[in-house]
Amino acid sequence: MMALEYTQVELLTLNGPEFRRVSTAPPRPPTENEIPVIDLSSIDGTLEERKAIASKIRTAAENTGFFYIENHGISEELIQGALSQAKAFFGQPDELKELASSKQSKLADGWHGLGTTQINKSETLDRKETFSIRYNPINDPTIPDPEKVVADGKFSDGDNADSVDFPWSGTNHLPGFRETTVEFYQRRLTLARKMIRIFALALDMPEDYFDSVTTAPGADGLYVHYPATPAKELEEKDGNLDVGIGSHTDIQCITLLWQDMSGGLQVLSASDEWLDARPISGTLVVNIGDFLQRLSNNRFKSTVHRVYNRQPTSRYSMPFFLGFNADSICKVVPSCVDEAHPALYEPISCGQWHQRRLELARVKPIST
Ligand SMILES: O=C(O)CCC(=O)C(=O)O
Ligand SMILES: [Fe+2]
Repeated sequence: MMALEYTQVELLTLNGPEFRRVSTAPPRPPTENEIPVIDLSSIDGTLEERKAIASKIRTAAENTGFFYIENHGISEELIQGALSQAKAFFGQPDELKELASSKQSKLADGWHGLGTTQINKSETLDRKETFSIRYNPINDPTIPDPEKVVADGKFSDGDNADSVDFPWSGTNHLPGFRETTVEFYQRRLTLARKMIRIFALALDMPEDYFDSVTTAPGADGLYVHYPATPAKELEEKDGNLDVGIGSHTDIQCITLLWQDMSGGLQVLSASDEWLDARPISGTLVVNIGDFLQRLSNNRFKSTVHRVYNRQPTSRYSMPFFLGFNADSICKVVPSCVDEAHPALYEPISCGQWHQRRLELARVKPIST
């Protein structure tokens, strides 16, 4: 076997910028244990059944920090409906996408056009466009009277709030866009809350351990479009294609990702090699973000990943990021601390953490 060669990638991690050794070999398929497929069909069954799922998730979380879930309960019909809406949105001329532009959002929701992000400053601009919505109690199926919560001002970002019509006023010419986008968001919020209960079990805590910090969580639902790479460009640029999304870790707790069959998602293994997190139909990819790694005292891994779209056709993905309530102060989970493993991190709220991480990305650009 040929010896592997390595390069250095500069990354924004939990602890700030950091160099990481990365193999230059093309991504290889993962072994079954590196990115396992975990069956959720008994997630609504007995506690024992959930503990069995938690045990598999614990192993995956301590290893690569990435796994697939099957029988997750979100219907293929809804997923395909959401995908059609994503395609309809991105298929519009820019003037129409501008109507829902993040430039009009105080919270950076809505549309971010091509060439507006660079998640890793030591790589290229990200070759993607996105549409995103965040948590709003109006869309939370667990809140009995959401209109009232909003009217009472019990949930408000104060001066920072967007109008309740944003971004929908800019998409209402797309039939069914809001309804399907919100329904898909709701189903993923429900699934993500079930998953975080499994994560509590995986951390040897009671399953309701995180319930009080997920009542109004930071939770973002995205549509992502990675434009096609024409065959000619692939040939000309070959190894030097722009990234779809550069090497990064996710910021919050858990990510649920639907990806189409294009391929292109790569995950950095514990041995510093890129793994091809190939699409498996009927599954979602789940990975752990920095905040959960922090709360688990580094037991669960927030893993570096990136995307290249090398296809002559568009690639679409639909990630959902779950964090915790913005203001709830969270400390390292007690089961992850003992004399040999003192808490590595101070208590912090997920909102503060998210803010700090974004500021780090903005004010401390990584040198090229
Ligand atoms: O599009 C994908 O497959 C992954 C996207 C991703 O990693 C992200 O948005 O954080
Ligand atoms: Fe990501």
